[in-house]
Amino acid sequence: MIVLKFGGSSVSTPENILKVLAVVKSHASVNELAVVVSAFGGVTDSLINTSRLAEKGDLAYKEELKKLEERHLTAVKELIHATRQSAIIANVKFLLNELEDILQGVYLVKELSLKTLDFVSSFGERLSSYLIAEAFKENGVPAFAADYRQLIITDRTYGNAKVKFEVTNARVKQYLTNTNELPVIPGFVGTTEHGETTTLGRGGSDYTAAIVAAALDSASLEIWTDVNGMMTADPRRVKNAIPIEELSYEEALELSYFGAKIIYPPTIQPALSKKIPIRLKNTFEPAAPGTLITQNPRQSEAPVKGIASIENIALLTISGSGMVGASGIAMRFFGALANQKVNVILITQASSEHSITVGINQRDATRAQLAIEQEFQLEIQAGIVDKVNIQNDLAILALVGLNMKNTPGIAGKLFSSLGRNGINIIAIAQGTSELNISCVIQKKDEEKALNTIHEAFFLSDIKTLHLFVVGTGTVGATLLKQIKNQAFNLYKTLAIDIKLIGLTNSKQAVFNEKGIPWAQWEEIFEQKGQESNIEIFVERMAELNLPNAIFVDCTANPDVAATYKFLLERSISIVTPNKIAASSNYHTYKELKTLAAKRGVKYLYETNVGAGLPIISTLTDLIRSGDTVHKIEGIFSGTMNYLFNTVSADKKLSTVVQEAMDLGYAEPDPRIDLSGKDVARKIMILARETGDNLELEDVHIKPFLPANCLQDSPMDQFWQNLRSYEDTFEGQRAEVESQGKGYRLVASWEDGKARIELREVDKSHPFYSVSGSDNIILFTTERYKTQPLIVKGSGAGAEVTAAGVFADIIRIAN
Ligand SMILES: NC(=O)C1=CN([C@@H]2O[C@H](COP(=O)(O)OP(=O)(O)OC[C@H]3O[C@@H](n4cnc5c(N)ncnc54)[C@H](O)[C@@H]3O)[C@@H](O)[C@H]2O)C=CC1
Ligand SMILES: N[C@@H](CC=O)C(=O)O
Repeated sequence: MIVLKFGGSSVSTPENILKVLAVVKSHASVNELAVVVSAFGGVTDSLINTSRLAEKGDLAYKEELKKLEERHLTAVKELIHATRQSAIIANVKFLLNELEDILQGVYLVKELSLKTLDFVSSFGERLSSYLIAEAFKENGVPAFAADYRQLIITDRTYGNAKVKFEVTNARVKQYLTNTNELPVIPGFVGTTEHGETTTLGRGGSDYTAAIVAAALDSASLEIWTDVNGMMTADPRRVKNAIPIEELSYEEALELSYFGAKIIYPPTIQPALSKKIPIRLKNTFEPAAPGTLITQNPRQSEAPVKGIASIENIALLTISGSGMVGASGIAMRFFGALANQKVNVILITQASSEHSITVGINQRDATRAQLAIEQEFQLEIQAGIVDKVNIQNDLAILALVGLNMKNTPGIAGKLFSSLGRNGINIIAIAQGTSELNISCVIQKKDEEKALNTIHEAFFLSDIKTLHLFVVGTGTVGATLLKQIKNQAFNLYKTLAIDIKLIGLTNSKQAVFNEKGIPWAQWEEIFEQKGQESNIEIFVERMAELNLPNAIFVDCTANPDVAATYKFLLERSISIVTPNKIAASSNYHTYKELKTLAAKRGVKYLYETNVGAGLPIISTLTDLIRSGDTVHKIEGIFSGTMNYLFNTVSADKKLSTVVQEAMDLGYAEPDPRIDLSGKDVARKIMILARETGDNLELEDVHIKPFLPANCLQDSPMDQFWQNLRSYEDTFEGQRAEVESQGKGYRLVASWEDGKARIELREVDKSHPFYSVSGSDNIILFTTERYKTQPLIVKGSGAGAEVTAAGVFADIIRIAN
């Protein structure tokens, strides 16, 4: 015998019922089957709501009843041939009239006992089993709707009745053996020995199926739902969740207990007692293998089989010196909870015995607190036990897998992956069986934690990065274009999945938690962008609370740079070409770096110096490997180098500055380049990387333009002033050129002093040949004493800068 159970989603529409029929028919011998069904999807909830309306004296209950009637009668019309309809409709109406009478009674007395609610709820399965049996008959499968009163016998705990197994097993055997027709059994419903209707708790249809399977010593129990088996995590919250092929009963029990809703936890026990294999299958994808639950599952390499979570948890702690060494404390503590029927989900106790902490459902917290404080009243009065401490709004995460036993490093990996994503662990519990490691976290972090852990344990080969890009100008737009072109290759070759979650500029922002498609980011930004500012953007980003989140600042804006601290505090990595933060006061620079290290995230700004050239990384590699830096010197400005390489008698200063802007070399405000401030920032950042606590004022700058070209004035005024000066400049430049020399803006740092000056270099000088917008940086160190280490190449421009930002992003994934 094989018992098949179909849940509410599998029988929610006539079309789905025909799929159920196909599954039944796909079995070798229909005679060897028993089918257990739930109510049509949503009907149990609807029955409960209807009862509550009637209880409140709200006549709207009649409307609800009408809808239920229509739904079932429609099913008759769609599933049954016209010739048989009237008899079946009469039977359905008979049942519905009985239901109406009861609800009328509830409405009149305005009272709804648990007993009545159980009776009302039973109609969902009674109706569905009847109609499904008739649909089977209609399609050539001899079937009958089993009478629930002949099957599962329970006590009188209405709403969650306890099964009396001895009598139930005997009845099930007697009623279901020696029948030539396929029994269609209403799940969830039971009856007392006195014939009162009870229910087995929500999800109880699975339980019914397991009880029937165990009573009949079935060869297997198949639970048919709308998902491809037990998943590695809840697929609604972890979209990369995958089905688990095989599980042991214990693993399945742990996962279902900790929230994997595909199977009702009590279902496992009857199957386990008779070693009946349970298959979890998908009615809508019957060919998918699903999950097999057995005594000795084929074990995969992975130590962790699945991750589950329970939300709305409260932690309740009792502590005090009076607990140390005192016997019977735990017994009294748990006894008080048991008396109040408070279910304890997790327990941890300090080895000093100074405190006991339990995780319980938040709705039980106050009741539990009162019960415990009453139990320990005398100790609390004497001051040797503290009042109960309650922490609300928590969630429990559980990692489950038999192979975790004796596999070192599981807890370490769990804690470090949560820590890196800024998720604080409030309590931990691990049984000696090592089947389950549980930890308590804030409820707001639950989804992020599930995704983080899932990635760490199941998708270690695929790393998902969640990008929040600020700035869609020269660098930002080029970066987005580069990622768009490379995203697929990165996924294929490096298993890095880069998702663009948020995008903003100075005017508008757009978000998509699932990822803004790379191919359409421009249209989406244009069409769906909403007015925003950096504060709103950053708040929303923090609210989303995604793992592996990276903030990419492609602006030159101080307000954006001012958000870094907030972001790092929330364990969000930062990648930026914006030099403002790293070149602001030394305290801020140091604070951000320390904060990033403390939070285990990255603050990367390689492009702050030399755009895409590996300057900062080269310097830090030298230092980390024990070298001592004596001097840094070079050409650090692409704009200025381009300018000195391009200005001529025919191409004046203002024309070339405009060109440098158009080519994407210059800062959004070109005076930052022309004044030497941009170079000052760069040399200072490098000096700081060596450990020097230089401030911007300490950098000696000798400007080459008159003050009126550099002052803070409207741009029109700037251009006018520049044009008035350009002939003078051209005269000086031509003079230098006539001596076989050229201008270069050189920055240097040595002995703790940084300076920026315009130098005239002749053709023999290595700086003379630095062409176009290139940069050259020379590091003179203890190891590179006679011949400095030189980095040279394109030092400005959208493509190279964006590539450098992109490389920093990938560095985070690695
Ligand atoms: N162009 C280059 O060769 C290099 C540039 N950089 C740096 O890259 C950064 C970006 O430069 P570009 O792309 O040339 O600038 P850009 O002026 O072309 O673009 C700046 C973007 O930032 C946005 N923005 C400004 N304020 C904002 C705010 N408060 N909130 C949100 N968005 C805001 C603007 O709307 C614009 O989309 C600058 O910090 C620059 O120093 C660094 C290395 C090389
Ligand atoms: N404006 C800068 C760009 C890079 O930082 C430059 O010209 O070098």
